[in-house]
Amino acid sequence: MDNITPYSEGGEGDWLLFEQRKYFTNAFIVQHDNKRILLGLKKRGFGKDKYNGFGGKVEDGETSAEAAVRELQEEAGITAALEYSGTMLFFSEGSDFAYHIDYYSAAAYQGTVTETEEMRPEWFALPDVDATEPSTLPQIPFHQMWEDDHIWFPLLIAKRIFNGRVDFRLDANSQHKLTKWWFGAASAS
Ligand SMILES: Nc1nc2c([nH]c(=O)n2[C@H]2C[C@H](O)[C@@H](COP(=O)(O)OP(=O)(O)OP(=O)(O)O)O2)c(=O)[nH]1
Repeated sequence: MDNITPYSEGGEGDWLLFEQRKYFTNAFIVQHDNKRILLGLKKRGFGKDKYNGFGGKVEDGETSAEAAVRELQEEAGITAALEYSGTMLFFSEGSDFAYHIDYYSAAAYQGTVTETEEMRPEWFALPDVDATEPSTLPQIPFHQMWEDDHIWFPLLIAKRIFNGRVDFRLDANSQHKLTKWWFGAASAS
C-alpha cells in the first residue's frame, strides 16, 4: 500500500468542547509476511459488537506502553513487543470525557491467541493489491467497526505514525455518527 494520503479531514460544524480526557490504548497485530491483521469482536461494554484492536484504560502508575501490553495479554492472551503507532482524540457527544487513545502494533507475538470474556479474536486479510489470488481470510470488516477506522487504518498498516481527532454527534435516532475529523501522518522515514 504505497498510495497513502498523509493528511485528511472532513465533516462539518464546530469541534465539540470537552473538559477532561482519559487515557486509553489500542493494539493490533499486523503481519505483512502472512498478509493478515488480528482484530477482536468486542463482546461487552463501550463499542460492543464492533471489531477493534485490543485495549482499554491506562491505569494509575503505568505508562500507556505498559497498559497496551497488559491489555493485549488480558484481552487476547498474547504478549508482543508493541511499537507506538499513533494517537487519536475521540469525543462522543454526551460523554463527560474525551478518549485519548494511543495506538500500538507489532508483527510478532508470543503465546496463543485466545478468546476472552471481552474479545473474540479473528484474523483478517491485509489489503494486497499485488495478490495473484484472493486471500482465504475475510476482508477487514469496516462496516462493523468505528466509523473513522477506515480513514486511518491505511496509516497504521503502512507504519506511518499518525495523529487525529474525531467527533461523534448524536443523530435524530440517538445514534452516534462521525461528524468531523482530521488525521495526519508524520513524514515517511
Ligand atoms: N478503533 C477505534 N477504537 C476506538 C475508537 N474510539 C474508542 O474509544 N476506541 C477504543 C479505545 C479503547 O481501546 C476502547 C474503549 O475502551 P474500552 O471500553 O475497551 O475500555 P474499558 O472502559 O472497557 O477499559 P478496560 O476495562 O478494558 O480497561 O475503544 C475509535 O473511533 N476507533
